[in-house]
Amino acid sequence: MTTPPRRFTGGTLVIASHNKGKVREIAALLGPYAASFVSAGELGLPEPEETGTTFIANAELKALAAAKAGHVALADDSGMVVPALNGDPGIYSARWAGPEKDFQMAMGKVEDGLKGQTDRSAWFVCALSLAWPDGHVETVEGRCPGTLVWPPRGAHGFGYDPMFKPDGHDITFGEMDPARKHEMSHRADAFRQLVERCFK
Ligand SMILES: O=c1nc[nH]c2c1ncn2[C@H]1C[C@H](O)[C@@H](COP(=O)(O)OP(=O)(O)OP(=O)(O)O)O1
Ligand SMILES: [Mg+2]
Repeated sequence: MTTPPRRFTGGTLVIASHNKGKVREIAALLGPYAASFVSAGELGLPEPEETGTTFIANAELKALAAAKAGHVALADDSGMVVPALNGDPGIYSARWAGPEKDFQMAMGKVEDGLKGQTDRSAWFVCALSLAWPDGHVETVEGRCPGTLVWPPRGAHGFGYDPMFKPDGHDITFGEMDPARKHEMSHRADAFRQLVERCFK
């Protein structure tokens, strides 16, 4: 017998992220399901060290750390996996941009690594974890496959979006209207699963 997933029954939801681009996307995706939310940054919650070795482990530790403040918390751990770089930057996607969060530089590092490689495929991963103050967690993982282009194109989105062209499309996430990114992104894929599990 498997236990059924725990559901979110209302109240304030904490978005356990310090990344403004992500908080904006999560708020848009979550709009219909949670009446009020507040970000970890707004609450002044500390940014836990991401010591996990998987997206799921890091999403869970961020959600559990935020839920200690007393509200259900939702964390997102995400990144871009590049097979030709042996899976990098992967869970280190934020760290590749350094303390200045310089994604021009991080994208340049990815492109340097691809020199002489023919495989320019990549995929984004998004692990979403919903944690309760009693330590219960529900976690899902979404994906979005694509190809890396150079030079980067477009000013929408955040992070590696300007160099990522999702499969089946001719424009990058950086060039794409946010509403369209939300129809096909790794974050949207994970959200669909989480909504099915915990918000219906
Ligand atoms: O849709 C995306 N479009 C472009 N780049 C993306 C996306 N999704 C994740 N990424 C890259 C950049 C981000 O900085 C990193 C996540 O790292 P990750 O540790 O999960 O987030 P973070 O440190 O920026 O904020 P926080 O941990 O407070 O939620 O992967
Ligand atoms: Mg982080």
